[in-house]
This record gives sequence, structure tokens and C-alpha cells, in this order.
Amino acid sequence: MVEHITESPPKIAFLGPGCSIAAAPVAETLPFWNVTQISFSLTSPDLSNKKKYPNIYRINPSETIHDPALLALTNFFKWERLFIIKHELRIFSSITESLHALLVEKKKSVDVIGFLNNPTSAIKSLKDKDARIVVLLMYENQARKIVCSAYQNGFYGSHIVWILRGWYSKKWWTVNDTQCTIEEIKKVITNVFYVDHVDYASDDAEVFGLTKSRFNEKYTELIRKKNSTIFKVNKYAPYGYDAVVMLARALNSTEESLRRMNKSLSDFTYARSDIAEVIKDNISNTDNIKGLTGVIKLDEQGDRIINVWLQQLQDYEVVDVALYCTENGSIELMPSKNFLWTDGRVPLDRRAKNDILLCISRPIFWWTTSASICGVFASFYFLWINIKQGSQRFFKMSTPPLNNLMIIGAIIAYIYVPLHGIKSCTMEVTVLNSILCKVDAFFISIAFSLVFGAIFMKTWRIYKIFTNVKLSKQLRFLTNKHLVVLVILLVIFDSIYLLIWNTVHPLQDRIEEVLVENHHAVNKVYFAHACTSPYYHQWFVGLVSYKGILMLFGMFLTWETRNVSFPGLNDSKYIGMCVYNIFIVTMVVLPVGMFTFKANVDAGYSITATSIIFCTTATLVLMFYTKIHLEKKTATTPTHPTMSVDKSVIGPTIARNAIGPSPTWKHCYP
Ligand SMILES: NCCCC(=O)O
Repeated sequence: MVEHITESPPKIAFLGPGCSIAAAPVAETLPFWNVTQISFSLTSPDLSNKKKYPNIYRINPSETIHDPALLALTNFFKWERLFIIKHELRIFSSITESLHALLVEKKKSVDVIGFLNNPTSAIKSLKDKDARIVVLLMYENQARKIVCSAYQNGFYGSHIVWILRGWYSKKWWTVNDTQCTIEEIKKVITNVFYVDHVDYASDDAEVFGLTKSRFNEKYTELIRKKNSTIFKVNKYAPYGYDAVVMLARALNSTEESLRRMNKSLSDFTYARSDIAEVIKDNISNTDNIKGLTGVIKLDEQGDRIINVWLQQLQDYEVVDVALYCTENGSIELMPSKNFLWTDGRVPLDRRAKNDILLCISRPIFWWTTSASICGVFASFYFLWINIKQGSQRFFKMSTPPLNNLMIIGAIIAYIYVPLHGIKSCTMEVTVLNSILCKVDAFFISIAFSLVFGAIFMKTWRIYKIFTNVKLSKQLRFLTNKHLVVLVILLVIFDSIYLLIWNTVHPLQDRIEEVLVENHHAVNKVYFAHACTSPYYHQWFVGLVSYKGILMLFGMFLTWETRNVSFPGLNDSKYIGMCVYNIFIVTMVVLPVGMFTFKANVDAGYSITATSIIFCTTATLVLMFYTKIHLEKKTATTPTHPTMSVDKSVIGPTIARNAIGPSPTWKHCYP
């Protein structure tokens, strides 16, 4: 620029330069010499700033002309989630600003990722965010880097769409300046769109002696004769032609205007701002003249108004598939052209979501329900035996009232199993399910208190009998009535706890996301019904803690009385087995079932239901079947209660109390 300015004759106007990063400083400086500048290829939105660049006029449109066209393209395919990758140059930052503002105004989700030299982190970020629709704002050499990095990082496929600027050279991916081969790059650019302002008029009218087809022939011929590694067909060539035409016309009309003022263009010096103003006026007024690129219309910023092509790369050839009409915002589809997609479908802007509700399968539900029904019948049978045989020695010694409570607990536990699995399996929360949630919690909690509470009380009494010196005083509080009352107190405590829980933070049915499977084009999201409440975990831990403490204490008592062997306390061994059984099921199997439920509803429910049925049945069998068996056996061969205690194991205290049936024995086993 300085060379041109300093060399004679004085320059009235500049044509170019070709790239915004070179043109911006020129455009900022030329006004000091009163020189006008015409652009045929500068697209930076910054150059529309008339305060900063008062002397530049663009025969070509600004990049912002593509924004509404790109918006229309995304609307056409219902893409709402977009990613912009920009090269950190001023031109692309300003393009990004205007595009981002428009997309956000239209409620699109837009994520902008910038890069300077190494595109790897940008690509990794796209991959992490599962980007699908990616707009590239960069020169083509950087686009090749991006695409190569996408290949190297496996970020490509039929689900990804790239939207590029149409001013890249025709086969821009064939330039070998990356670490990828052309074939590798071609694997990435399977779904590519260009937004590209129109470069030729629709008709073949003559402009200054040349039609567009003749111009194109001459231009391509010229390029062909040149060194093909340097000279490539540039889409701005007809704009260059039109720029010269427009400038020539403007200078002609300027001369006319100046003549009326008794001035001439030949009077121009760098100090003649008056002449510069007339030139600028005449450029601004060259509206609606016909050029090779169509009718030339400039907006108030001196930028060209023109339609935009929406093009698609089909079989690695650019195809005009639709025309965006800038003035009315409509899209005109090209009748003979279709959008083509590598897998035959329009890619989605995000993984499709396929919601699947997991339900307990019918066979599993019916199997467990059948087992529970059998359990209920067995429980009633044991209840009947317990009541009927209550006066028989072995039943009587095992505390029939506690046994009754235990059987009632077992029945409730059995009923819990189908109740837990019967919840309606629809994609909506129902009132019935919420009621079942609450009932479930009451059932399992009360069942536990009745079954384990009864067993615990028995163990406790055995422990007291064999470890307490002042047995007579203590046993007054270990009568059947007292123990039954204690079990009922546990049930009351449970009920109060659950009532408060459900009043303060009611348990509700909810549909929870339990698993997400990421497939290429679709996200399978699995849901299941779950009972939950605010502060669920805190409430749950509270309930389980007190039951856990009771259970640990029960374990301790069972361990302490493990060597007691006395036919009068014939079920102590079985009580111990029940306690271990309940402990393992409650502490290990049930939590496994709860956690498995999240990954596999059927497996989770099966584990939970089976463990409850097994644990309850084992308890009933151990506590009652053995007694029935013993009762039958002793009915045929009468035996006399004897007591044997392994003194070395149970220690002196137990041994001392275990010398013989105490007079207070009757208090305990009336
Ligand atoms: N329109 C292609 C060149 C971009 C620019 O530097 O203005």
C-alpha cells in the first residue's frame, strides 16, 4: 500500500486486497490519503464498521449474509443443538459473534469452541459433548487440520454433519498439508454442507461485453495455463470483475458530477477530500446495476445484498440443493436435487432417546407370588398347630404367644412379596403405586419386627437364664406376657416411625432413570418405578440402624448361648440358626437385591423376593417343623429333661446358673 501511495500517479481507489486480515489495516489507513477501497472478496463483518473503515465498499457480501441462511438450514432439519469451532483469528471471532447472537436469539443451543494451533482439544471437546452438528469458521487449511484430527480421534460417521463456508476451494480436502491421507479425510467429510453466497447471476446477460459463461470459460482457461499448485479457481473472480465494472461506472459518473463543479478526477491528490467524497457518493449510488454476479445492491453499510446457496457435498461434488432468499427469508429447493444422507436418514442434533420402562416380568412375579401363597398356607398351618398343640410340652416350652406373633410376621412377609411386585407398570406415577409404596414399607418393617422381635426375645430370655445370678428377680420381667408386650412395642415403634416419615416426607412412587445405554444414534434410557421421598436415605438409615443394632445384639446373644443344650430349651439351637439366617439375608442379600434392581429389575426383584421367602420359610421350618417332629418323637419314646452345659465354653457364670432347673423356672415357662 505504501509503495502504491508513494509512487506516482496518485491512486484514486484500491481494489483489494483479497483477505480480511490483510485488508483491515489497509482499510483503516487509506482514509488518511482520501483513497477509496473496493473489496471483491473481503467477508469479515468488522469491515462493515463505517466509523472505523469509512472508505471501503464491498461488491461481495459480508459473512453475516450466511447467518440467516445457516439458521434456515438448521430450522429446515430441526437441528436445535449446534457447535461452532472457530479458528482464533479476528475475522472468525467477529463471524462467530454475529452467528452466535442470531442462533441464541432463535433459542438454539450453541456451544463455541476455539482453537489456535492444535485442533485436538477442540475435537476431543466435540467428542465429549457428543456434538452432531458442527459449524466450522476458519480458512480451509485449518479446516483440513480439524478434519484430520477428527479422523485421528474417531470423531466421524454418518451421525455428524459439518457446515462450512462455501468459499473454500473446490476440492479443498485434496491438499496434502496434514498428517492424514486424502482417503482418511474423505471418511470424515461424508455429511458436509456449505453456505455459500451466490457467485453468478441466474441469467447469462452481457456485462461490459462478457456473459458469465464466456467469463467463466476465459477465467478457467487462464487458471489452467498457470501453475496449478498456486493458482486455483477462486469463487470471487466474477466479483473481481464486477468490482472493476462498478468502480469504472462510479468513476464515470464521478467525472460527470465533478464536471458540474468545474473539477476533474485528474485534479485528485491525497489532500482532495472533496473529490473523495464525490467518488464515495457515486459508488454508493451505483445501486441496481447489473453485474456478472447479479444485480448489485448495497446495504447502508456498503455491503452487498445477495442470495445464499445451501450446498451439499454429494459424492465429493458440491451440489446446489436449495437457495436461501436473503430479502424474504425463504428457502427454495432445487427441483432436480435432493439432500442425500450416508445412512439414508437426516442426522439428529443429539442422540435420540429411547425411553424403556423396566417392569418385573410376569413369570417371575407369578413364581414368587405362588411361593408366597404356599408360604401363607404353611404359616396358617403352623399357627393352627401352635394354637392346637400349645399345651403340649415342646410347644408350651417354646412360648406359643411369641410363636403366634412370629407366624403373623411371616404371613405379612409373604404378603409383602407380591405387594412389592404388583405396582402398575406404566410410564406414569399412579396414586395406587404411591399407596403401595407406603403399605410396602409398613409390611416389611412390621414383618421384621414380629419375626425377628419374637426370636430375639426368646434368645434374650435364654441368655438371661443362663447368665444372671439374680435370676429370680429378673425372670419376673421375662414372662411370656412381658416378652409379647416388648415385641408389640417394637411393632408400635416401627409404626410410629413410619407414620412420622410418611407425614413429614411421604413415600411416593417415582419413575427413576436406572440405566443409560449409549448407542451410536440412540440413547436407550431405562426407567423403573421406585419408592422414594425427600430425605429418603436419612429416614431409611434411621430405620435400618435401629433394626441393625437389634440384630447385632441378637447375634451377640446367640453367640453367647451357643453351647446351651437343654431339651427344655430345645429350640435355642434353631433360634440361633434363625438369627444367623436373618442376619445374612438382611445384611447381605437384601442390599444386593436393592442395588441389582437399578441394573436389572427382574434380577433385583427375584433376589429380594427369594431371600424374603427363603428366610421366612427357613425360620418357620426351624421353629415349628422341628417341634412337630420332636413332639411326635417324644410322644412315642418319653424322655426326661436333662441339662448339659459345656462349662469350658460358656464360662463360670453360665455354668453356675446351669447347675439345675431353678425354682423360678416356672416363671419362665409356665
Ligand atoms: N471470503 C474469503 C476470504 C475471507 C476473508 O479473509 O475475508
